[in-house]
Amino acid sequence: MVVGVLALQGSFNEHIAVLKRLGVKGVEVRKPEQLLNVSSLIIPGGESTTMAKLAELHNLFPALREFVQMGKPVWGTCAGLIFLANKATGQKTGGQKLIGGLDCTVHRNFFGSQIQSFETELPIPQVVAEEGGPPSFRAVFIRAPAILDVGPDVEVLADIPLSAIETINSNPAIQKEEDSTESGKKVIVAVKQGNLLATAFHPELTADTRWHSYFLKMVPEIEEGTSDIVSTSTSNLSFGARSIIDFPIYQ
Ligand SMILES: NC(=O)CC[C@H](N)C(=O)O
Repeated sequence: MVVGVLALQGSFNEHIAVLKRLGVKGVEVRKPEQLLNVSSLIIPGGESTTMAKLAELHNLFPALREFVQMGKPVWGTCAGLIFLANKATGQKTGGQKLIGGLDCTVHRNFFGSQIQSFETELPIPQVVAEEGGPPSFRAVFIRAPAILDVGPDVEVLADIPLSAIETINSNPAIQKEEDSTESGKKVIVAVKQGNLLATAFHPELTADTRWHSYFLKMVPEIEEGTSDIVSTSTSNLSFGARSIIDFPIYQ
């Protein structure tokens, strides 16, 4: 079995490259029938409105929803998180279609516009408990969403104190949202709910493969066949020579 990566738009190549480094085959998924050949799915970051329009065009929504409901492992990163959420706020006029399944409300552009993108050291205790490595993860937030509230079955894997964001990202919109976040002074940026994993940031753009290894452990076929997967947690490598501005501008 191979891992499918939704390849309509966004950073699907980067996800496939990380899977390859871990010895796992990632295949591009663009058509409903291709979901029959994969055991799990990664929905990359990009632009969720565009992704939704393309998914509609390719008649992917029924198959994607069925895939989620069948309990197959699905990981949404950034726009992929928005896609998986039951409810999204801050959408473009007319809204956008979501796959749903993840019991949460997500704010589409919580951290502001493209220029308010940032990197931060994010504590990830549950992932460290499974994967080892440094206590934090160099998380890349590109015009990122955040989770405003979660249902009872959702496990929070990472959050950020709003005070910390204010110092790295002086976006007045964040102050306004503070009152409406149930988590008080923190905002949620990574969650797990059964077969679903979601991160508001982009692990596929860093050298630290712990999130990919963590996800692969949710895929039974892969866990049985590749017990030798070793995550590399050289989080300082982050972008290497690249930086956020080298990546495409998402509208
Ligand atoms: N880097 C990203 O995936 C950005 C997602 C973007 N906020 C959206 O609405 O789709």
